[in-house]
Amino acid sequence: MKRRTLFEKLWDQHVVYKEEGKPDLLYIDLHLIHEVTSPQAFEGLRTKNRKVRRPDLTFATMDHNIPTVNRTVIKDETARNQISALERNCREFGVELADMESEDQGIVHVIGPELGLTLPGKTIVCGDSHTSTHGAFGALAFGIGTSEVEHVFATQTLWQQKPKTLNIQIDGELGEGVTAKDVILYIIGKYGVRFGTGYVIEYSGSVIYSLSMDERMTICNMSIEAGARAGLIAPDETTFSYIKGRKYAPKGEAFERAVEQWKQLASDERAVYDKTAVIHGDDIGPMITWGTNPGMALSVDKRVPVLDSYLTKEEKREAERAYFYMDLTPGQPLENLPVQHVFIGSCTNSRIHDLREAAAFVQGKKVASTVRAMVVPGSEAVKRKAEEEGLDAIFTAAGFEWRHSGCSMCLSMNDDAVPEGERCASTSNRNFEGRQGKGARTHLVSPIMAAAAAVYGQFTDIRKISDKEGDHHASAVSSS
Ligand SMILES: CC(C)[C@H](C(=O)O)[C@@H](O)C(=O)O
Ligand code: SF4
Repeated sequence: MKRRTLFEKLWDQHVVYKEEGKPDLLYIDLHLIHEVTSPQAFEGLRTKNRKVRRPDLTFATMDHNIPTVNRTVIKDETARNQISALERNCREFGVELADMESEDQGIVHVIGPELGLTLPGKTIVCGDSHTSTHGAFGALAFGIGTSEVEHVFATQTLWQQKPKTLNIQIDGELGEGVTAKDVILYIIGKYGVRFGTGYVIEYSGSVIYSLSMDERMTICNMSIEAGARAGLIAPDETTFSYIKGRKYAPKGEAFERAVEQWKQLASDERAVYDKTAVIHGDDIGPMITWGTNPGMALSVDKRVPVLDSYLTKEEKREAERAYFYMDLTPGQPLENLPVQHVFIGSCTNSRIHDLREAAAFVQGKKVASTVRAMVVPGSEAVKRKAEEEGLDAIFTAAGFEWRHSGCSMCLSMNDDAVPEGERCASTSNRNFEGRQGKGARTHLVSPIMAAAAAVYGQFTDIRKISDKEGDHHASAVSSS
């Protein structure tokens, strides 16, 4: 029998209709929805007098627009309308909703895994580009547009052109202070934001398999920023033990049976990918983006690149625009660049592992007087867990704001924004112009790098701090 990759197995298991020269029709096992991309889709159903075909395979949360301080005051009218539309639509169409009062509420890509809705072998879609996050479980998960949301509502299926396969193998180990966020920023920095276009990326190699689920999700989350349709990691014991006992996960014997099936999903030995890349863990440093797309990323000890290193005309133009927007000069060091805002949050880096890493660094230190820093947990469950562990106390004692969960300053659809011209160290996934507010300057970093920026008021190479402060930092990180 033909040797197949993880992706090919997932695809084959879900094709329900196939015709030469046309996209395939895929069955969808889980449809996640949020307030921003669902209203028109529901409206479409209503006009056509159709139902949600499988409300039991559909799950809703509110995350993008909602306040992270006082949940009851929503100043923005669009936000208010989208939130009340979601409540109305879920009631009318019988879809379960984690609303702002729910203990299950959180960013859609954080709660899916947390609730055990995200499972290996599933096809998962959501009207949201970072649906790629769920691929960390060996699920085929990708973002869809609003008209596709309506199609999935009505039919529980989706037309899809079969993507190609790309294996990125990360060998060796990661150095001290280097995290999953740095791995994915390194990949996008090295290969660019179009490298994955038309592909589903499978991440493999010793670095990947040594990571926790929280860290694997960080990597798959940003697959879309490399241009890919989805990201995947083969499920293993780490995956199975994460899932065991979660609210909607199979229980008892059903769980054991499921694990046996999930074990079959890994790519067959010597299965062939359309494209491959190999990188080494020790080549990766603590990363920071200097420009206005996630590919404009470098190790923090490097300097803003000079134009000569840019090949195409278009890239030159993009870089020039980025220098201007970011107020940086080619050749300028990234270390010691002052920041005024620090945001620890978003579906990339707001899970318990991220908060533990940041808190371990922050413990006993203070946020610089020139910085406004906030932690926005990815879900109410992450928030409760962090509070149980005393992380909130560490953050607030240092001068961080401690918020309710939501997308928040990742894209500033609520009240949390970076003022024009100011710089933010952000653990999110996009540094586009205006992303965190009009004229705001975003630098993407890992949670520990963000924590260090908060304390020092400037970007700092975390490896040098560990040297200065002895073993304190290294031991705090490895214990989490
Ligand atoms: C609002 C939503 C459609 C959007 C996305 O698709 O990713 C958002 O989540 C983002 O991160 O930019
Ligand atoms: S946290 Fe940011 S990237 Fe993630 S879904 Fe929300 S807005 Fe999109």
